[in-house]
Amino acid sequence: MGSLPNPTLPMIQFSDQNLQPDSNCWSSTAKDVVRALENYGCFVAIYDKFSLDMHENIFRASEELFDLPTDVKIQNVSDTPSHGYVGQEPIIPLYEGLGIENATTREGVEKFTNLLWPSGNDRFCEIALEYSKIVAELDQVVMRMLSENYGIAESYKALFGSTSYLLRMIKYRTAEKHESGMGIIPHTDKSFMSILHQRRVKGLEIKTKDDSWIVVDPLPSSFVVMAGDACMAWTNGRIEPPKHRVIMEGSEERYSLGLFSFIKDQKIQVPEELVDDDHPLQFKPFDHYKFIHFYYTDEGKRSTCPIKAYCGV
Ligand SMILES: O=C(O)CCC(=O)C(=O)O
Ligand SMILES: [Fe+2]
Repeated sequence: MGSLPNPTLPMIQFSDQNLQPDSNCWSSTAKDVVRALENYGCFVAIYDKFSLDMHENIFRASEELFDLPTDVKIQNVSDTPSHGYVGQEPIIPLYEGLGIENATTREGVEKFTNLLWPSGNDRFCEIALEYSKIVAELDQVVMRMLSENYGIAESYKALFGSTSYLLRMIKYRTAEKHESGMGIIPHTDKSFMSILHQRRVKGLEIKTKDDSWIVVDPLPSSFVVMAGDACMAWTNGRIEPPKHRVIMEGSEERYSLGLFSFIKDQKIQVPEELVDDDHPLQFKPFDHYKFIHFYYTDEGKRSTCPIKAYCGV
């Protein structure tokens, strides 16, 4: 008996052709995006605009960052839980992450760079800013495709002006003999959308609706575009964020990156176009950052679906 092939995620290419909003390609790609998000909560984007040079530069910059002493890295604190330095956590001992808030703005990246390298590091600053901007463009294309397809482009336009991006650089050390290889425990993201990118060492796994885990292969031009909890509320439950985890195997440490979108200074509410007799309202308007704070309370951590617990109708 032959074994079944390993399941894979839908793969969608983003090239010069389908990035033109009025082209036929744009609308067929948009349909693929919506279908993938509805079925899997995520997909693999092959992003032609992202070069191998950028891939190598950003991961070299990340290595340089993690090579700094821990007492320097822990200075990266944030008012928002998990947006600053996270490391040496007993339940995820292999994991270390550093968040750069407002990563698509020069002020955001400069503030982070100057904190970590008081005598400056222009190269890091330029590379992190370039990376965040180019990956944020992919997020904006996906969001535009999604919102046009659902007939809620106006609602997205209103949110777009309030979107802020967090770039998180992540390193997983290898597991010692007595440790499990759990790099990050199964979770859904608290973001609106997340775009994940990995170097060489695989480890990211995504749970499907039929409860199997898909391993995502690392490729220099591929990104996982994934819905977060806030997107589920905005789409009135049409798109569900997928559970995902990282399993560390082998003898090589793993570097990955996440660009996460969040909505600031404006409540997220379900557009009225997505509410009707067949789709009754499921979520009340909510503040995205207050939701993140809620998630880190005992009640938030205990709940099986934090966004429903926070603002479900
Ligand atoms: O390291 C990865 O590939 C995934 C990281 C992740 O899931 C997260 O930061 O929320
Ligand atoms: Fe995640």
